[in-house]
Amino acid sequence: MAASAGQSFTATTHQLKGKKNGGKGKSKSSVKFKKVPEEMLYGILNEKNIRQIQFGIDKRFPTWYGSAVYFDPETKKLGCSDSKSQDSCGSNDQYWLDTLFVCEYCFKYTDVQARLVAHAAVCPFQYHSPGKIKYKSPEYTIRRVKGSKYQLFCQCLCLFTKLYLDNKSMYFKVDHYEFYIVYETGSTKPMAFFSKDLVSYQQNNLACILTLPPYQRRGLGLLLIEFSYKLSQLEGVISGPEVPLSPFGLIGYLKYWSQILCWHLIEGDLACFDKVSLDDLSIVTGMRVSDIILTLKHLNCIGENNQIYLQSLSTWLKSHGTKGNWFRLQDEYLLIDD
Ligand SMILES: CC(=O)SCCNC(=O)CCNC(=O)[C@H](O)C(C)(C)COP(=O)(O)OP(=O)(O)OC[C@H]1O[C@@H](n2cnc3c(N)ncnc32)[C@H](O)[C@@H]1OP(=O)(O)O
Repeated sequence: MAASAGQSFTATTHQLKGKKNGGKGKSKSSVKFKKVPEEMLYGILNEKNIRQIQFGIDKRFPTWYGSAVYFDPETKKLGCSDSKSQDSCGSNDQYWLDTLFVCEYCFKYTDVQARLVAHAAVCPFQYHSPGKIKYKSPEYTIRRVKGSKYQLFCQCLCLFTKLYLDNKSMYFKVDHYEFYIVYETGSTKPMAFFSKDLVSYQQNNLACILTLPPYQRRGLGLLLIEFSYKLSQLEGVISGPEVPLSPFGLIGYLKYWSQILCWHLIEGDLACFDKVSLDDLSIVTGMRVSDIILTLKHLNCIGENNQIYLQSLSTWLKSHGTKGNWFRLQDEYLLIDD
């Protein structure tokens, strides 16, 4: 936490690790914790328990899902809260907290508006974003932030993500992940990110993706998905996202996969072939064969014996035209040297 922002601004890394067992599974730690239901350890709740987020000084938006991980499981008070500060919600109220105040630079949080205001004046990440630049176009910059180096930042980002994603478990062991975060070039406000396992036995190129609510529907999800495939193709692996996908994740991926397949089959390197196999497609796109089949079925472009109907693809393209903007990433702005 920012030392000058006051001890109670947010949970520390140590508190988060202790409370959350340092990650997944059962702890063999000698530290004793009160017994809490397992689902609480992963933040799983069936209903929303925080009504809204105040994000930075001037943005407010509702949460989508509940999460227990911000709270002490017994008192339902924010983990970092002193007992007097939290808005008391009536006992009949579903909300444990009305408004969570979150720093839009570093994702530290509090239940007291004045503390957010005080923190906003000194948050170091408003001057210097964490991590190393991996892509920089005049429009967008993507930075790689290692979980092992920026533990608290990444943990706070994961906590925040849980409020907008209910089908993934929360993991506090961020050391084994790296986070790719997109900013407007010249700005230090994170807009969207994806996490990636350092070692993925399923060869996933993306573990979890989130576009922060104020920045959704601007193409940032597709930009990051394209970037995740760029990384795995440079590693020389056929890859894809960790499953299951959320409903919005599936819509986004189907859009990206449809465009990429259309480009390769209609405009790109496979356009001159009469017959194309699923393996050919997998090699040129870096996509898994299972994702290719799912997409071609979605486009109604695949028949028995996995025959691909190019005519149907052209029809899909006419109605969902990309207006020539096939790709969002521009290779000349990539800075991937390690
Ligand atoms: C492996 C996984 O992590 S799965 C989990 C995915 N993450 C989540 O569900 C977290 C909450 N959701 C999100 O953060 C976002 O909705 C994301 C990341 C899925 C998409 O991010 P965005 O930046 O909004 O996506 P983007 O602007 O690139 O839109 C891509 C396409 O997805 C579809 N889409 C995205 N949001 C919506 C929506 N609210 N309603 C309908 N279609 C949508 C559209 O087809 C859109 O293209 P269009 O705007 O040209 O029509």
